Amino acid sequence: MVRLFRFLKPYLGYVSITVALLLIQAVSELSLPSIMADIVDRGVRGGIDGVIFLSGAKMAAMTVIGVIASVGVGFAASRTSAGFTRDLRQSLFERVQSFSLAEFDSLSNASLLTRTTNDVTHLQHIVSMFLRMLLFAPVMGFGSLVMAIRTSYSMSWILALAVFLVSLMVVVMVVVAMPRFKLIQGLVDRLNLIGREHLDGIMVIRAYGAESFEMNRFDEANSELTAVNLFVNRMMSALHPSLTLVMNGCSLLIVWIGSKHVAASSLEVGQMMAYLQYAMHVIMSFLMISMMFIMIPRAAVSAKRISEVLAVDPSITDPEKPEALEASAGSVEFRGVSFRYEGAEEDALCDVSFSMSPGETVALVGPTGAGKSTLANLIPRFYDASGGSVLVGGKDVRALSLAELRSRIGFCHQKAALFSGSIADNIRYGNQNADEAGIEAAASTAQALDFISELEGGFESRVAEGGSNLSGGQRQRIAIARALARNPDLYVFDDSFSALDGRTDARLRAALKKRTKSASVLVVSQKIETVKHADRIVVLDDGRIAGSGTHEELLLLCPLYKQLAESQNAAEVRS
Ligand SMILES: Nc1ncnc2c1ncn2[C@@H]1O[C@H](COP(=O)(O)OP(=O)(O)OP(=O)(O)O)[C@@H](O)[C@H]1O
Repeated sequence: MVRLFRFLKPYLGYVSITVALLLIQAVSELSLPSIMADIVDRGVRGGIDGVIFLSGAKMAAMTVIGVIASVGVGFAASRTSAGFTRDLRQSLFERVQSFSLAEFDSLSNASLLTRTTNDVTHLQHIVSMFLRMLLFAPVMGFGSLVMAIRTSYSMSWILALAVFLVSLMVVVMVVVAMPRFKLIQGLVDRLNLIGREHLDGIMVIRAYGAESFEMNRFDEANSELTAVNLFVNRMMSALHPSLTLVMNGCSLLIVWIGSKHVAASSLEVGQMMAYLQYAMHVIMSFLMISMMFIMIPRAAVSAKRISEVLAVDPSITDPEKPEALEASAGSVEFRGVSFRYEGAEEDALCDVSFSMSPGETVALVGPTGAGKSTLANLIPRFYDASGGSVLVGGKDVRALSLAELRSRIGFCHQKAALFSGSIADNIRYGNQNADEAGIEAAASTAQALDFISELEGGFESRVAEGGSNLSGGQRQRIAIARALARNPDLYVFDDSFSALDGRTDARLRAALKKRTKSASVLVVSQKIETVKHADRIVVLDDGRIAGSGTHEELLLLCPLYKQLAESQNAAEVRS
């Protein structure tokens, strides 16, 4: 938690203003009961009108000062807490941006979202509350205690009794409710995870009629969270009437014992009234301090979850002295590359070696789970190889700056992720400097021009969140155009043609060949039809290279390739 204090640094000016205003507010509030005592004892009972007017004016002035200070505290504390959380969210976002896929694998996306939203908002409330209470409560508590003892020493035991009872309530609260506080955040994570999976997989859920299963799953997580929240809130709501009971009991005792003192002329009525108010301030301040102690562990849970994200050192970073790439750097070489996912028992890639030169189209084919996407992900350093090395433009990718390396690659993912915005925006994502002609040319090569021109808004047509208003094949073509708009030295198409029909696939490959003459192209696919025209085909099986050559050579020499080709032919014949 202490580590997050650095985010308060830029707001120390506002913190100082808050502290100064809090002190003014405390002093003004502390002065009111004794002024009131003066009005009652000397003004009303003593019949001196001047005291009533003068002290009344003093009281009014102190109240106005207190109110102004309190409003100022509100402004300064809100400014500090809002700025603190904005910076914190920004830092979290930047840190998450720098994560490699390995970090995303280890910290779940749902948890990352909760940490960036719920936990940060939770801290915002706490910072704002702390700023208002941290200084105010002790100053008010201590000041009221001194003033109360000065007013009547003999009634101090009533205060001691009240403080003891409030402490008892707080201890019970800490022991019973605290473990639940820690549970809540984890349960919110789970609820978010289920919520996200539900939205992402809504079609599958409907197709399989799994609505009631999902409803139960959500209901279970929701009920668990509700139960814990209810328990905590019940505890909190029990605290309020118990506290009122203690305060009323304390007031009753003060009036009862105080009136005896008044009767014995050892205390004035006004002093008794002032004592009553100071006693209430002491109890309230003590309660505020106790609540802060309750909130600290709660805040610590959120702060720890946020610090965990900020403390993650991205495993993939720029080298200290990055090497520069040649102007054209399309060659790729895998030298004895092995890769194992964190926590996996077996290598996903084992001793993989092959290379491709500028102008060459290499296809990577293999059964599902063979390691094709894993291999493709090593080129832009989404993951780093566990053994061996990957070279781009003759340089080890780990010796290059990530920005430079990735700027040379047009990477098209298996899942064509689109962003909300226009079609042109999505294509321009690959190259911010691309002009209209460049975007149109990329769309034309990607065989997207036909369907885009049929849309009412053309390139300015809106793409819904995740591209949900487009078909799978249309999404893939826009994603391909995005990679093409970049005009890179090296293209990686990771199963990017899977949703295209045979005719479009063939036209796209022909157009690609023309456009990517000097670039190297890696096409990952399971479809023999997509890969068979490549200059070279590398067959991957269970993370190892099972064969390499042209379509014709592999049909003769690689049993796995032959098997894949025959099974797909048979499937085509059947259909
Ligand atoms: N993030 C991950 N964490 C752990 N294991 C993974 C992860 N991603 C993939 N794997 C495992 O690595 C192996 C290779 O997966 P990969 O996705 O590279 O296969 P693929 O050949 O691309 O398959 P497909 O053609 O079905 O997409 C599989 O056994 C898979 O279970």
